[in-house]
Amino acid sequence: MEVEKMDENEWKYHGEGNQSLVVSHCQRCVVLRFLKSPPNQNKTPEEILHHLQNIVDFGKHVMKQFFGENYVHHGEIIQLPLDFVRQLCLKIQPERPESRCDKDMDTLSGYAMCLPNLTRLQTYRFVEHRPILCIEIKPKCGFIPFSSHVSQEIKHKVCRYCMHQHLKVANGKWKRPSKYCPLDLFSGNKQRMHFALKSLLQEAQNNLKIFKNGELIYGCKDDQDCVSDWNELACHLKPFFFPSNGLVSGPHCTRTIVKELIHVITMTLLSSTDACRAGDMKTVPVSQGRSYCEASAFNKELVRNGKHKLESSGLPRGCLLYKTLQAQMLDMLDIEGLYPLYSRVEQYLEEFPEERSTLQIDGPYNEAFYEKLLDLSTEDDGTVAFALTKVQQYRIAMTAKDCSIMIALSPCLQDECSEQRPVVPTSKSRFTFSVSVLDLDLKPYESIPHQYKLDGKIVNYYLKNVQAKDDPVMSNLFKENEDCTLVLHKV
Ligand SMILES: O=P(O)(O)O[C@@H]1[C@@H](OP(=O)(O)O)[C@H](OP(=O)(O)O)[C@H](O)[C@H](OP(=O)(O)O)[C@H]1OP(=O)(O)O
Ligand SMILES: Nc1ncnc2c1ncn2[C@@H]1O[C@H](COP(=O)(O)OP(=O)(O)OP(=O)(O)O)[C@@H](O)[C@H]1O
Repeated sequence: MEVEKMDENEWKYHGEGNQSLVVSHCQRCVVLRFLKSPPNQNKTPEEILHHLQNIVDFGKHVMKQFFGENYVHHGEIIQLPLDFVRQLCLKIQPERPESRCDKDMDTLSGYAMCLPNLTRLQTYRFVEHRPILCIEIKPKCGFIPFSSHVSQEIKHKVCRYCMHQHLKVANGKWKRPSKYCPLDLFSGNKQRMHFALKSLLQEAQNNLKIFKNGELIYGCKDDQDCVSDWNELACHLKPFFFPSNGLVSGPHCTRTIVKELIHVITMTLLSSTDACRAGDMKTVPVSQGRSYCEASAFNKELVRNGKHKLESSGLPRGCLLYKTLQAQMLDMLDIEGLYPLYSRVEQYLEEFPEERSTLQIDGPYNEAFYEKLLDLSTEDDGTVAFALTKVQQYRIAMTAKDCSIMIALSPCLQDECSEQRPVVPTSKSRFTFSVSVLDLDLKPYESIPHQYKLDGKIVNYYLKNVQAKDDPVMSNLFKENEDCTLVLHKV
C-alpha cells in the first residue's frame, strides 16, 4: 500500500467493537484496524505501536499455533499520514453506532493494523467480482466448567452465556434473551447446531452478523431491540441459494432459504481446512465436563418431550470450532481457582516489580511465550512459575472465548474443480468457502479481577432472579434473606 497516496474517500466505515474500529477499502480486499480509547485517555504513539506490535506477535507466534496457519491472519502494522487519519475519522464519525462512541478512534499515533478483508473470500488471491456472502459468529464459551474450584453447583449445570443473558437483559444491554446456547453450537451434533444457529438468526445480539459483498445486511448495528427480518434476509440470499430463481416467494420460500443457510454454516463449521502445531495438545477431553447446558431451550424441549439424553456427536478434530474449544479449555481451573494464583503473581510483583518484563506479562509474545503455555499440569507446587503459567493460559482461554469466526462463501461456477478449494453443496447450488478467526487480541493481565467480580455477579443474579423463581424452596429462602446478594467465592 502506498501510504503517501492515502485518500480517505477510498475507505469506508466497516464496524467496531469495544477495543478497535475497522474501515474497509472500497475496491481492494483490505481493512485498517485502529485502536480506540476513552476520551482524554490517549496513549502515546510509542504505547500504541507497542500494543499493536504485541497484537501482531501474539497472532503470529501464539494463536497460529493453536488455530493453524490458514485460519489466523495476523496482519501487519502500517504508519499512516496523520492528515489522512484525521480526515478518515471525521468522515466515518456519522456512521458510528452511538453505543460505541464512548471511545474515540486513535488519530494521534498514525499507526493501524492492515489486514485482509475477511468478509471477502480468502481462497482467491485477487479481488473477486463474483458475489460473496460472509457470516460472522462470536460463539462465546462452549463448555461448562469442570474445575473442582467451582463453588456454586449451578456453574456445573448452566453455561456462562445462558446465565449472563439474564443479567444483560436486566441491565438493558439487550431487550430480549437469546435462545442461543454455545454448548449446542460446539456439540458437533447437527440437530443441536441447527437449533443454535436458528436461535442466533432470531436474536443476533452481538453474536451474529451477515455481510453481502462486504456490506452488513443482517445483525445489530446499534439497537438493543433490532428486529430480525427473515423475509428481507431471504431476499438477499435467494440469488445465492436458488440462482435459477425456481423458488416462489412467501413464508415457505423464506423458511427454505434460512434452512439452506443454516445447513451451509453447519457444514463449513465442521469442515477441516487446516492443521496446526498445537493440534495434538489435549487440554481437556471434551467428555470431562457436562456436554449440555440445563438452560438451553433445546435441552428443555427434549426434557419436555420425555427425552433425557442429549446427543453430543463431538467435533471433528481439525475444524475451527474444535480448535477454539481446545483453546478455551486452557481455562482449566475456572476463574475461582485462577484468582488465588493471580494474587500470588501480584504479590510477587509487588515485591519484585522489575521482574514483570522477565515474566513476559506484557509481552513479548514470542516463541518462548508459546512454549511456556504447553505445561498443562494442574498440580500446584506453590511456585510463582506455576501460578504464572495458569494465569497466561487463562488469558489465552479468555481470548478464545471472545473471538469471532468468519465464514466467507462464494457460489461455484459450473466448471470449477472442487479439488483445489473446499466446496460445500446445497440443494440447488455449490459454494467455495473459507473460514477464519478474528479478534485474537490477548486479554490483559489486569482484567482478571474484573473477570472474578463479573463471574460472581452473573451467578448471583441467576441464582436470585432466575433459578429461585423456578424453585419455590429457593425462592422463599431468598425472600427470607433479602439482603443476601453476594455469592461468596472460596479463596
Ligand atoms: O465478559 P463478556 O463475556 O461480557 O465479554 C465481553 C464482550 O461482551 P459480550 O458478552 O460478548 O456481549 C464485549 O463485547 P461488546 O463490546 O459488548 O460487544 C467485549 O468483547 C469484551 O472484550 P474487551 O474487554 O473489550 O476486550 C468482552 O469482555 P472479556 O472477553 O474481556 O470478558
Ligand atoms: N480483518 C477483518 N475483515 C473484515 N472485517 C473485520 C476484520 N476485522 C474486524 N472486522 C469487523 O470489525 C468488527 C470489530 O472488530 P473486532 O472484533 O476486532 O473489534 P474489537 O473491538 O476487538 O472487538 P471486541 O468488542 O470483541 O473487543 C468485527 O466484528 C468485524 O465485523
